[in-house]
Amino acid sequence: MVSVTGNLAVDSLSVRFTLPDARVSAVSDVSFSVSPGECLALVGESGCGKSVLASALLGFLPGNAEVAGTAMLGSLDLLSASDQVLSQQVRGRQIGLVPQSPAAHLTPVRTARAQLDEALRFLHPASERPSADSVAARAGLKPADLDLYPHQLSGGMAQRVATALALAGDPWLIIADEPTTGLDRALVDALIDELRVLVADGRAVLLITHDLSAARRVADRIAVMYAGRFVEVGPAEEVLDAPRHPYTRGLVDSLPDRAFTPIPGLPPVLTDLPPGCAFTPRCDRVTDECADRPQLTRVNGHAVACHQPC
Ligand SMILES: Nc1ncnc2c1ncn2[C@@H]1O[C@H](COP(=O)(O)OP(=O)(O)OP(=O)(O)O)[C@@H](O)[C@H]1O
Ligand code: NI
Repeated sequence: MVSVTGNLAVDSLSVRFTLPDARVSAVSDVSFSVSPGECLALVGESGCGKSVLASALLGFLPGNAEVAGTAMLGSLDLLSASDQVLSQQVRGRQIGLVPQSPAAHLTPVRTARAQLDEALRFLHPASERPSADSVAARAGLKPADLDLYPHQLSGGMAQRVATALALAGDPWLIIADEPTTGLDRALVDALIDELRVLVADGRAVLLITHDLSAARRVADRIAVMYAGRFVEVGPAEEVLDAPRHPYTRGLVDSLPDRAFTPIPGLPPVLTDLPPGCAFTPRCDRVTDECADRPQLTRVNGHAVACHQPC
């Protein structure tokens, strides 16, 4: 087991972007916590705010973003912490990020080993520094793999190098943003096993994914996000086997091994959200009540924001 001390408690997190002619409500009033030894999966269609949420926690938002709420890592609020504190105390050391499109985050002219060595030098004093090979092994890489340049890495290998970089500082929380995208089935299986080992070791994983079957295989809990809000949160099996929000039911029914019926319509534009439930235009259970936004209401650890839950 790794020695972990963390706990992340996010309360009422909202992120807005100001554009010259509009405001984008990318994340609205999101609350959750993650503890060592558990995996929380964040699922939802493209553009619902998953990556923005991850960026907010690590202070990676652009200058036109406005953030509200708190994200407490112990006694430190990540949302108000300075870039210096985030860089010296949080990024890589407490929270490791495996970014969406990892290949784009690797420096093209340097080998994977050079990049991992640099991260290890930054994150550990010489006397306590693990070897690059040992960190790479935890991400499923062989020593020879580290001697490749980014353009020589397949999608799966780039994913593993990004995972090794995220693990370099021995963080207790790993945020993996769409890690299964573009991987074939065998690589997805291997990645899932690696994520499970991280959780079994006592780390926490925040898994951001479109892939409900991957979420089912690793996550303890699932949070379903729609138009920047959490609409359902609960134990993974309950959320997937007995979804209560019509949107979650739609996601489950669109899986190839289920009804294979896509949800009609498209997600809303986040500049122009209705005051009531944002899923109304795509929902088959709408009533007059839906003009008022439903609160996320918890019953026995399973929360849903819907006036007419399934
Ligand atoms: N810098 C920015 N300025 C304005 N809008 C932004 C900015 N960054 C992201 N957005 C918008 O915020 C919304 C959420 O984006 P985000 O990348 O979090 O989606 P996502 O759920 O991660 O989607 P995907 O599954 O495609 O990765 C989108 O509508 C996106 O266009
Ligand atoms: Ni994303």
